[in-house]
Amino acid sequence: MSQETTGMNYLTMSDVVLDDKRVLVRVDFNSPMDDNGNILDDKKIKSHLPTLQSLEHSKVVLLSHQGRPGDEDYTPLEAHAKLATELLGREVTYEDDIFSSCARNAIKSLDQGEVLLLENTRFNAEEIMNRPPDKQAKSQMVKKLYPLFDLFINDAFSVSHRSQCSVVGFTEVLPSVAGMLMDKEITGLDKALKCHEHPAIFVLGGAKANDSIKAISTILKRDGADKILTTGVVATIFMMAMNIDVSEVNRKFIENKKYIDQISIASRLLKEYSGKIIVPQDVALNNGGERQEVEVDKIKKGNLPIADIGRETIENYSKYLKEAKLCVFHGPTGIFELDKFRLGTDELLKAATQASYSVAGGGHTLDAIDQLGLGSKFSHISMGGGASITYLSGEPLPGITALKNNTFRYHKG
Ligand SMILES: Nc1ncnc2c1ncn2[C@@H]1O[C@H](COP(=O)(O)OP(=O)(O)OP(=O)(O)O)[C@@H](O)[C@H]1O
Ligand SMILES: O=C(O)[C@H](O)COP(=O)(O)O
Repeated sequence: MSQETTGMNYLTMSDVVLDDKRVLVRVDFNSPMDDNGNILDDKKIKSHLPTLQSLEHSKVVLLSHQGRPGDEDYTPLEAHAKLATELLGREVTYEDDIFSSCARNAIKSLDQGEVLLLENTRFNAEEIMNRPPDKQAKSQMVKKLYPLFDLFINDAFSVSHRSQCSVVGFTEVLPSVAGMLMDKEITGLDKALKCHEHPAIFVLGGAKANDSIKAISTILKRDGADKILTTGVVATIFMMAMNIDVSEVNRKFIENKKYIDQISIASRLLKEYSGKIIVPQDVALNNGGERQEVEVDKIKKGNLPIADIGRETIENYSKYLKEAKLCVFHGPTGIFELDKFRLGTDELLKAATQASYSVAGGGHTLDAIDQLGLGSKFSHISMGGGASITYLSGEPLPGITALKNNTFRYHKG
C-alpha cells in the first residue's frame, strides 16, 4: 500500500498478484505528432516501461487517448503500438477499435505475456464527457470491457485530472491499483506539495490556459504560492484582464481558443490576490518571423502575435527564481518551437533549476528541458502538465480518488 500522504491510500502493483491475470492498463501515450502521424517524442511511452515490464507474465490490454477531437494530433494509435513494440522489446499489437466484438475477441484470445493496445479512447464520444465515476461505469466502454479483466491499473497520472471513462470508470467495477509511474509521480509531487519553505514560485504558461487559471485559483486559496509568474497564453489572458490592449490578432487568438470567459476569472484573481500574480512587462512579438520586443502597453501598435515574454520580464522573473525554495514550472513561455521565440523558455527553465526543490511538468515543457539537457537538474519531472499543477494546487485528482475509493471497496481486509 502507498504511504499515507495527502490523505490518499491506494494500492500499488506490489500489493496484488499479477501473473496469469487479465490486466487492463490505462496509460497515457498522448504524444506530440507531426502532420504525417509520426510520433515526435517517445518520452510519454517510455515512461510506462517499468509498469509494462512488470506485467510480462500477465495478459495485458492498454488504453490510451491521443489529442483532442478536432485537433491535428487527434490520431489513431497504430504508430504508438509500433513505437511501444520497439521500446518494450516485445510485440504490442494494435487493435483499431475499443470495444467492438472484434476488439473483445482479440482481448479474449490473448496469451500470457501478450500486449494489446486498443484504439484512441477519445474516438468514443462518452470518453470525453467528464462525469462522476458511477456514471462512467455505466458507459458502453466500461460495460463492454470490464468483464474481460481481473484487474485495472491506472498508470496515467497525466490524465488523472480528467474524470473520463477510461480513467475513473473501471475503478468502480474492477479491483484497481496504481501503476509504477503513477506511484512515482505522486511520491515526487508530494514532496513539493508538502514543502513549506518559502518563497514558493510557480511559472505558469503554455497554451492550456483554462487548466492553469483553475489551478492558480486553488493554489492561491490554499496559500500555496508566494508568486505566480504568468507567461505564454496564460499571461495574455491576465494582460487582457488588466485592460492592456493586446491588439486584434491576440484577442482573436484568445477568442478562437475559447478562453474569453477566462478573462473575468483572471480579473477576479488579480483583485482577490493582489501582488501575488505577476504579469509580463514586455513581450516579444512575431514580426515576420523576427523577434520584436515591446513594452506591453505598446503591443496594440503593430497588431502582431505575441510569441514570447520579453527580456525585461525574463530578467525580472529570473530574480524571483534565484530566491525560490520551491519552483514549479509548467508550460513554455512562448512559441519555443521557433528558435527566435524560445529565449524566455530557455532562460527561465535554467533559472528554475536553482530552487531547492524544482518540479517541471507538461509534454512541451519536457521537450524544451530535453533540448537544454536539464533533465537531471530538476528534482522531479512530471509527465503531466495540467495534472501536475492540479495536484500541486491541492485539489484531489479524480483518477487518484477513484483508486483510493477502490481500495476500500475491493481490498478492505
Ligand atoms: N504566447 C503564445 N501564443 C501561442 N502559443 C503559445 C504561446 N506560448 C506558448 N505557446 C504554445 O503552447 C504550447 C505548449 O503549451 P501546453 O499548455 O500544451 O504545455 P505542455 O508543457 O505541453 O503541457 P501539457 O502537457 O499540459 O499540454 C506550445 O506549443 C507553445 O508553442
Ligand atoms: O498531455 C496531457 O497533459 C495529457 O495527456 C492530458 O491531455 P488533455 O489535456 O487533452 O486531457
